[in-house]
Amino acid sequence: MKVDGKHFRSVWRERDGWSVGAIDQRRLPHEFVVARLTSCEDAAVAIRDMLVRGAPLIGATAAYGMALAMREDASDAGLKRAYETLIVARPTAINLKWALNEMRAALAPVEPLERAEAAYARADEIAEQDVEINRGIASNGLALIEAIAAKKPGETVNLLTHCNAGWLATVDWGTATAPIYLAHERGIKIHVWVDETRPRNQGASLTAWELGHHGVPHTVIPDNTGGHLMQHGMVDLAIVGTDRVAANGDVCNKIGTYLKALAAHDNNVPFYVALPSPTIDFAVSDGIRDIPIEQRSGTEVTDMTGLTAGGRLETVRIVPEGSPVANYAFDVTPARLVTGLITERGVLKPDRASLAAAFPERIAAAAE
Ligand SMILES: CSC[C@@H](O)[C@@H](O)C(=O)COP(=O)(O)O
Repeated sequence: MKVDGKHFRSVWRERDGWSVGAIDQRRLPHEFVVARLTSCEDAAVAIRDMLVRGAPLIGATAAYGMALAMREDASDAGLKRAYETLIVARPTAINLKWALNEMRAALAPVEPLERAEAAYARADEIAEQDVEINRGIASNGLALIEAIAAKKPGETVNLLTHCNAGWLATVDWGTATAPIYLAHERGIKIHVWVDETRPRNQGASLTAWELGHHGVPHTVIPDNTGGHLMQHGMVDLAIVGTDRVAANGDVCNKIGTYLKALAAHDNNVPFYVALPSPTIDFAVSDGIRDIPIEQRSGTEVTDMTGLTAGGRLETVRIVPEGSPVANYAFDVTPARLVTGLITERGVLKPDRASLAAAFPERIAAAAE
């Protein structure tokens, strides 16, 4: 998608053919900085420290991390070490494990001398595949927006999204934002309510930034606003992303998603989840019981960073010294609150049978 009129992806292979470029998302929206990753350790740190974040992007970055590792040590021991270094970088987004398993399966049968080349080729494919999948999500989700637009001719379709499931969270297009960008491109009048998404503010800092750069009308709202808007008919459709979908259709996403789904349910607002198939974890049968929820540093809750009037970046404390804080990064929305799952293979019912029927090859792989 576009930044100041220029097309960017969130991660890419640099012109030198081996190092990896990525937008440093910790600096947005105030500074646009590109980081250069040159080792497996760089990739692991980029994921752990949230220089890159968002489930599909974490997966793609880990794939490039494996490729960087193969330049350093392409032996069987090197492959194992790279896998073990990257897999622990973050716990909740299943795309990390999916991408590493794909890389390991591609590299294990290859001679060590040829592994680096094979690794870059597979990592490039994983990145391209992410973009293709998101294009599929875009056209399948567009139909939902078009249906609403047809019911209110001439009026604006109001969407609500939580966190950042935009192009910055993927390689390009985004998941929740893919249908939004396509609808905008097709000239449908849309407006997006953007939840700020405390404590890291991915909505306020990232979603608002990318929608703004792409010219999509949007309004940033405090996290607690969605219910009020829904009660007053100001939201036609909610679309969120996800970090892991269980085999039963339960959806793990950024903390606060569950509350939005409850409010949507109470107000008959359709609540959709956009997901690429690598985000489905068929090995997890029950999402609420079994998806590990990342707990992050308390400083994300106690401190806030922003620009001063003088244009200086400053961090301030907003919680009394000594008050304990809790920081669960994700929650799980039960499938019963989800209207549908927008995938690259169509809009599915959020249940075991529909997921299994749409992705039979993934069921077989999970059983191996
Ligand atoms: C497309 S990823 C799903 C998102 O909605 C979301 O939860 C997310 O951005 C991931 O969280 P993050 O903690 O920023 O890595």
